Amino acid sequence: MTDVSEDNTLQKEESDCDDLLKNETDITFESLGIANVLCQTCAELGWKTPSKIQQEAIPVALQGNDVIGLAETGSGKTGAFCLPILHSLLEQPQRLFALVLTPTRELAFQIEEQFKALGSSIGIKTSVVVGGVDMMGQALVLAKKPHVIVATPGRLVDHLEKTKGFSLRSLKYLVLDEADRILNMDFEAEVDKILKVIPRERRTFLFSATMTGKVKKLQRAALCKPVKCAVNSKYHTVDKLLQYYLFIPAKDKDCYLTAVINDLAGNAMIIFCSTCANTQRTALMLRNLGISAVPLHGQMSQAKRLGALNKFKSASLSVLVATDVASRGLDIPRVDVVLNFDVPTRSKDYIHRVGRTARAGRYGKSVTFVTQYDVELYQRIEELIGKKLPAFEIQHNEVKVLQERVSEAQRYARIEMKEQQMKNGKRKGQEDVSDSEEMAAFGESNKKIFGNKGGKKRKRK
Ligand SMILES: Nc1ncnc2c1ncn2[C@@H]1O[C@H](COP(=O)(O)OP(=O)(O)OP(=O)(O)O)[C@@H](O)[C@H]1O
Repeated sequence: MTDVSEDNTLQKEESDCDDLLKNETDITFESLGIANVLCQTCAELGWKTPSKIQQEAIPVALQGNDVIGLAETGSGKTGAFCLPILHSLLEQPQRLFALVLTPTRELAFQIEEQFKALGSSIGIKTSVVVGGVDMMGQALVLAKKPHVIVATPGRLVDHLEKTKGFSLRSLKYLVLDEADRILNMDFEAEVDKILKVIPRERRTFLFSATMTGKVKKLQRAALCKPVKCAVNSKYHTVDKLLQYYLFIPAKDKDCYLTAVINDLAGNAMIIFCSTCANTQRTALMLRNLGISAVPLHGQMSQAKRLGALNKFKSASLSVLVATDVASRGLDIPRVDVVLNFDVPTRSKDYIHRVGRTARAGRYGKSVTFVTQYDVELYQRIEELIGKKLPAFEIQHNEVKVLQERVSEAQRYARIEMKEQQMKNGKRKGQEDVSDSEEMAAFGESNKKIFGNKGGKKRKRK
C-alpha cells in the first residue's frame, strides 16, 4: 500500500494534495455514502477526502450503475472502484463477489494490495491470478473462494477451463482496469470468454486514463446503461508533470542518456525502452557505468520481475529500465523522473508512461528522447496531448566527453548479452538477464569504467 504523504525530495514544494485530491465542497467519503468502517480505514491510510474521480464515480456505483471512469494517471481510480465494491460486499457478504481484470501481473498484485488495505477492517479475502506462477498453488487458493479475484485475463481463462470446481457464476462485480489496454493487448478473446461464463446480472466498471473506440465496442457487449464519470478530457496529463523532449542524433543516444541521468542524479527514475532486448542492454550498459539499474520486462521470470520492482520500490536502487510492462497503473510514489529513451510507438502509452511520476499531487519530470527517426512518432504524441513541449536543456559539449566511457560500457554490455544468450541457449533478444547476483557482480566489477558517479546520491535538481 502506498502512502501519499511519503516524502519525495523533488516535490518539496508540493502541498499535501493537488487539484485532483482537493476538496472544496466538503465532500467526504461518508457523504458519498461509504460505510463508516471503510471511511475509518480511508482516514487511517491518510485519505482525508475523496479524489475527484472518487467523488464522481462512487455515488454512481453505489446507486447500482455500471460505470465508465476516465481520469488522469495517479488520480485515485483504484479507490474509485474498490470502495463501492467493498461497501457492497459489507451489505451483501458473499464469496467470489468481484473480479478485477488488469493487463499486467505487477498491476494485479498492486490492486490486490489496495483491496487488502481498504478492506483490512472487514476481513476481506483476496487472490491474485496471473501467469508465470504455479497453476496448482493458485487453484488451491481459488478453492478457498476469496471475495475478490484480481487477474490477468489469460490465466483466469486457464483456470475457468481447467480448474475443477472453479466457477464465477455467482459474481456480482466485474472491473476492467486499464480497460483500453486489455483490448489492445489481444485480450479481447479472453475477455469475451470470461464474459460468457459470468452472470449478466452484475455490475461492470471500466476504468482507464485513456479510452479507445475498442472500449466502446466492449461497452456495447458488456455494460448495462453505463454512466460515464470523466474528470478530464480524453488525453490529459497532470499539471504537476514537467514534460520535456530532447532532440539528439540516434548514434549518441546512450551518451545523452548517461548525461541526463547524471544531470538528474539523486532522483528515482524509470527509463522506458521499446523492446525487451534494448531494456536489458540499456540496464547492462548503465550498470557498467556504475549506475545501479535493473531491468523489468516480460521475458524475465515472474520472480525476477517482482524482485526488480520491489528493489526499486524499496529505494535500494534508483533506476528501473523497463518496457511498457511497467507503463500502466504502477503506483510508486518515489518516482521523480520518467525518461522515454525510446519514443513509444503507441501514442497513448506516452500518457501512461509519464503517469508513473507526478502522482497524487506530487511533482514529476519527464524527458522524451527524440532522434531523427522518431520525429513523426513524437509529433503524434504532441498532437495527442494537445501541447508543444519545451526542449530539455543540457550542455551538449559535456555529453561528448562521456563518449569514450560510454563506448567501453556498451562493449561490455554486448559481451554480457552474448554470454547470457549462450547460457540460456535462446535466440538473440530472448534472454532472461535481470538483476541476478551474477549480473550485479559484473556491474560492480565494472564500476571502474565510470567510477560511481552516476549512481551516487547527489543533490536533486
Ligand atoms: N482520496 C485519496 N486521498 C489521498 N490519496 C489517495 C486517494 N485516493 C487514492 N490515493 C492515492 O493516490 C495514488 C494514486 O492512485 P491510483 O493508483 O488509484 O491512481 P490511478 O488513477 O489508478 O492511476 P493510473 O491511471 O496510473 O492507474 C495511490 O498512492 C493512492 O493510494
